[in-house]
This record gives sequence, C-alpha cells and structure tokens, in this order.
Amino acid sequence: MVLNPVISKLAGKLVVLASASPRRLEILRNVGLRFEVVPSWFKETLDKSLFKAPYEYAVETAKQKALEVARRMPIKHLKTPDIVIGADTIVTVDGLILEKPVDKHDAYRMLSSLSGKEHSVYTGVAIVLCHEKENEEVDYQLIQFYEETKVKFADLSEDMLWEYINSGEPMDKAGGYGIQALGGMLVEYVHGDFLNVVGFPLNHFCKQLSLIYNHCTSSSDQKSESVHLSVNGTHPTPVLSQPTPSVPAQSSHGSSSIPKPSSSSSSQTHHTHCSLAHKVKRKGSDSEVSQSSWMLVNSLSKHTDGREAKLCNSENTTSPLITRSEQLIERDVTEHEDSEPRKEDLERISELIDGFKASKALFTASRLRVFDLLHRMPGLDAAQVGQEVKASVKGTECLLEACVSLGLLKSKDRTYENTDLATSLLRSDSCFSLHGHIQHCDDTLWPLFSHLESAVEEGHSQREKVFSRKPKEDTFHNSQEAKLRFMNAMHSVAKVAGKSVATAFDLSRYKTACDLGGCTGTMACELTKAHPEMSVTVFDLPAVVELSERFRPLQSNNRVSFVAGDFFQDELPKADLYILARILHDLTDEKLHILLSKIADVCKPGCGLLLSEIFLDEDRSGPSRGLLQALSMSEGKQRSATEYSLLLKSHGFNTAQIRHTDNLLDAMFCIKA
Ligand SMILES: Cc1cn([C@H]2C[C@H](O)[C@@H](COP(=O)(O)OP(=O)(O)OP(=O)(O)O)O2)c(=O)[nH]c1=O
Repeated sequence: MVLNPVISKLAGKLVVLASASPRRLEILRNVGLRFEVVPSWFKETLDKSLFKAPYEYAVETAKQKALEVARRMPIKHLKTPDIVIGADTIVTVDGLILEKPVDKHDAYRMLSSLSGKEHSVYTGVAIVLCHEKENEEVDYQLIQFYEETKVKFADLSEDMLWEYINSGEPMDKAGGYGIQALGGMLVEYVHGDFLNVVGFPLNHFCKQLSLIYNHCTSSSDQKSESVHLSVNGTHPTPVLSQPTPSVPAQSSHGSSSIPKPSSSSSSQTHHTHCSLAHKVKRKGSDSEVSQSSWMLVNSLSKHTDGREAKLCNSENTTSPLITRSEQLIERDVTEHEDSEPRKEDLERISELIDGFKASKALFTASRLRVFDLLHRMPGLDAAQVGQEVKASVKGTECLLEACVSLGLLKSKDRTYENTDLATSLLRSDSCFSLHGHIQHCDDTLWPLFSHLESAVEEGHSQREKVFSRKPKEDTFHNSQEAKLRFMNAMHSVAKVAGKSVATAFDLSRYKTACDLGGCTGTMACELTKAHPEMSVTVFDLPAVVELSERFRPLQSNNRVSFVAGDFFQDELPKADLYILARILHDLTDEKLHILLSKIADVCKPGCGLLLSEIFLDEDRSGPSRGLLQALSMSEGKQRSATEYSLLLKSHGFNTAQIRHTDNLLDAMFCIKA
C-alpha cells in the first residue's frame, strides 16, 4: 500500500480500538485499518484541576481508556491484543475544558460559551503496544501524543442555538457540537486537522505508526513507558495507573532521531509534544524508573530470566517488535507439538465436550422446577426432591449432584439448596428469571442443535425437518402454548437485558417511542422507567398483543400501550424514537430492507432509532454466544456493530453511540439524518 505503508504493516495484528465513538471507527475504517472495537470502561472522571494544561488531561484520559482495555482483554476476552488505541477529545475555551454535555441546558451553556469565539479542540491519543511474554506477563509500551485544532464559531443567535440543540446532535460530542454534520454550519474557520475535531487525528496517528514500525534508533536515546502486568492473577493491576500531572508536559530529547514536528503558529497549530511522565515500577524489582514518553516505542525489556533483550536495532528498518514476536510464535509452535498437552488446554476441551451435558442438566432441573422447589423448601434431600418433582430417587440424586458441581445448587449433609445464582436467575418467578429462555432452549434449540451437522451441510435451518412444519411455524402459527413459550423466552431475556439497553443512552429528548416487535412490553416498560417523560407503543402481531395481556400485571404502566399489526404490512405507529430489539438479526436481507425503509419513511430528521442485538466482534471472533446462536437461526445473520451501523446508514440513520453493555444484548443509538 503506497499511500500508507504503515497500515499494511498492521495486517495480521490484533489491533483494538478502545472507543465507542462511531466517528473514530469510521475514520480508521475508511483508511483500511482492520481492527476490533472494544469500548473502554474507564470513566472519564479525572480531576481536571490536577492538570497543568488541558491536553495533559486529554492524553491521560486516552491512556487510561487504552490501558483499561489492554488489561481487560486477556482476562475477559481470553486474548491479548497487539495494539490498543485510545483517544479522548475535549474542547477548551476561556480556560475551561468542555466534554460531552449531560443535558440540553449543559449543551446550551457550552455552545453559548463558544459563540463568536475561537476555541481549541484537543484529541489525546494513546497507543498501547502489548507484548506477551513467556511467563504470561504482558509488557505494555505506551506511545502518547495529542493534536490541537483551532475552530472559530460564528455568532449564534438564541434561535439557532436551540434549534441545533433540539436536533439532538450535540449530546454525545465534546463541546456540544459535531463539526462533521449540522454543527459545521456554526463554524467560521478551522485551523489544523479537521479529523482531529471529529475525534481522531489520523495524520498524526499515521506518522506515529510509521515512527514505530519504520524507524528504530538506539534504545538508550528513546524510551517509551513499559508497564508490566501479570495476566495470571484474577485482578492484575498495572503498576502504572495514576496520572502524574505535576510533571512538566514537555521534555527535551536532544539526541532523539525522531523528528519533532514543526512548531505551532497561532493560526495553524500542529503540536506534537511529549505528554506526561510516569513512574514505572518493574516487576521483580523495586526500582522506579521515571520516564517521559516521547511517543517512542523502542525500549529495553527486562526478561524475567534476567537477560536484557534489545527490542530495537538501529540498522534494522523492519520492526524489531515484529521480529521478536514472530520468533516467539515459531518457538511456541514447535514446543507445543512435542510436549504433553497443557493442563488448561485439556480443561478447556473437556469443558467444551461436556458443555451439552451441563446444558441439558440445567434444562432438566429447570423443567422439573427444582429451583422453585428448593426456594420454597430449602434443605430437602434427594428422596424428598424426587418425591416432589415425581422422579426417581437415583436419577434425582445424580441430577442434584451434577447441579452442585455446576454451581447451581449447594449441598450440606446430603440436603440441597439454591445458590444465589439459582435464586436470582433460575427460579421461574424471580424478577430476572431466565426460566422462559431456558425452556425455549430446551424445546426448540436443543432439537435443532442435534441436527446441526445437516444444517451445516445443507446451509439452512433444520426447523422443517425437526418440527415437521415450516420454519417459524413453531412460534406464531402453531398452538397457543407454543406462542406463550416463545413469548416467555423473549420476556425473560428482555427482563434481564432491558434496563442496560434502556439506560445505555440519554434519550430524554424523545417523548414518544414505538417498540417494533416489542412482544410483552418488557423493554417498553424499562424505557419508561429510565425516561420518565417517554410513552412507548408496543407494536406486535395481533396474537402476541392478545397474549401479552397475561404479562401485563407484571408491568402495569400507563405510559406503555399496545397496538396490533404487522410491521411488514401495516402502517407503523407515529413516534419520534423507534426501537428494534432482537429483530434485525432474524430477518432476511430483503425483509430487513423493507422494514428499515418503512421506518426511514416515517422518521423525520432528528428521530431516533434504538437497536439492540448481540454485536459480534469486528473480526467475528466472538462473542461465542452470538456465533453459536447463528448456527440455529433460520433466516437472518449476526453482525458486528460496524455492519449494523453501515446497514442503518444506508437507510439514512447515522450512528451516534454504541454500547457493549456486558449484558445479554448490546445497544446502538442512531439519529435520522
Ligand atoms: C468537537 C467534536 C467532537 N466530536 C465527538 C468525537 C468523540 O466521539 C466525542 C468526544 O468524546 P470522547 O470522550 O473523546 O469519546 P467517546 O465518549 O465518543 O468515545 P470513547 O470514550 O469510548 O472513546 O465527541 C465529534 O464527533 N465532532 C466534533 O466536532
């Protein structure tokens, strides 16, 4: 790739964008970078008064965002990324740092302070390079920089301000505006990198990458920070974690061979400064090394066996880091072929082999209402449980013991009681009961999965074969009982995931919402709880609306109403926010476009679309819950957040925010352009 050779250098590496910002995603995706998105959980709450200059705050926040993801991935995602990129954009005016407005009044305060003035937009960027060592520790090297762009706003009238605020655009953007969209109309001039304002200084980033991968100089001249974390423990804590804002923001690197970018002028500022200095405590040693990071990667890494390995050779123009990791991989492969299987590999495989047995044990205990019984009557023995659930003593004992081994039950003196997990999720009457979902898995998915081989060979769902009827007939075209079972399954997942989705974004600007295919109204109910001024219409098939009455006492709420209809054929109820929760993944491309076109037709600019699905990782390597679900899906397909984002964009909806909720469903909020 002549245009940007450095992007191709990253091919084959696990690059992670530690950001939920759709703008950053788009900027990096547009230049062909392949990466996964793992939004950071770092809360942007650093004390601003501790920082001498605003950009120090942005750089430190970017660093914390990236490090949080770099630390989390080996534990939660069971893989170590090669590179994690974090960024933070802030707007500064009159000595104040403006981040994202919390509500409309905050947006007004910010935008009126920018009216008629020039202000600075800083994006701090942190690149964390992760090197997995043989002893399972991870070496982290940190490259940090920032970019400043100056922007001048025209004088903004009150009408203009409020019209802009009411468009909804300011809410998820630093300073309360988006220069790339309606906010562009407020801007008189921009001095510096435009993309820096949008959230990511692409040019500066590429320069840094090329410094990392194309230039190496003596390691003694150039040092980046190294943070050592152990991924062995359950709570690895980086020694480097706290900001040290009192350290001067610039440091001199007289002998550095890395060219310092041209200095700023008042009208066109293009700063490249070293950012903060940090104390780095190396594992296995008490010595503290204080270093200034000058966006450099070449460092000495101290191996645990005491050898000092030079990562960089000044004559070598290819990356020494790549060379080193390639060598490691080569050696690992040979070692693994010859040696005995590792304990953890055997454990992992046994777990997978036995997975179906564990599922079926759970399904059976759930069907026999063992968890309900032991909630009412804790401390029963196997014979008593067997008698209550009308099962053999021998079989019941085996089942109860298996449930103990799976952490679902506790036993004492051969009597049994529920664990907390069973009490909260497995009882059929608990608030967050997954009982309905478990029954659906047992009744519908279990038979489908036992025909998985034919499904894979033939490339389509085996519903017809398995249930001796056409796909989907087991849900809405069959017995009342089957319909209720299906609704129960939807209801239980919505109960567990509803709050996370409903509270994922600030939707306070929307007063009327319509949950398409909203089933029992559980998500609608959560939305009204989270947004006290919102009324939600649940739009679903007549049979569903009729049966949903049985669930209504559970969610009596006069701001939730039900309308019967078919979203492919009938007119959609009017609303300024539409909700699609667990709908799109199950539709063919054709149906999906029909539905999205219908929604787009009734949406005015500024209207919202709240999508809730499992979002696949960008490289489709997980989560397995989403990928396994795809194996039994009849018509649709699972997608990543970017794929959904592009799909919705093709119908005029711009993605404003994405949330990986860490619950059963993720969420995306889009605004009609
Ligand atoms: C000034 C300005 C900011 N922005 C956006 C870029 C960023 O997404 C956002 C600033 O918030 P950030 O906190 O930098 O980023 P984020 O919360 O969107 O994502 P994450 O923390 O997960 O990385 O403002 C614009 O889109 N246009 C603009 O003109």
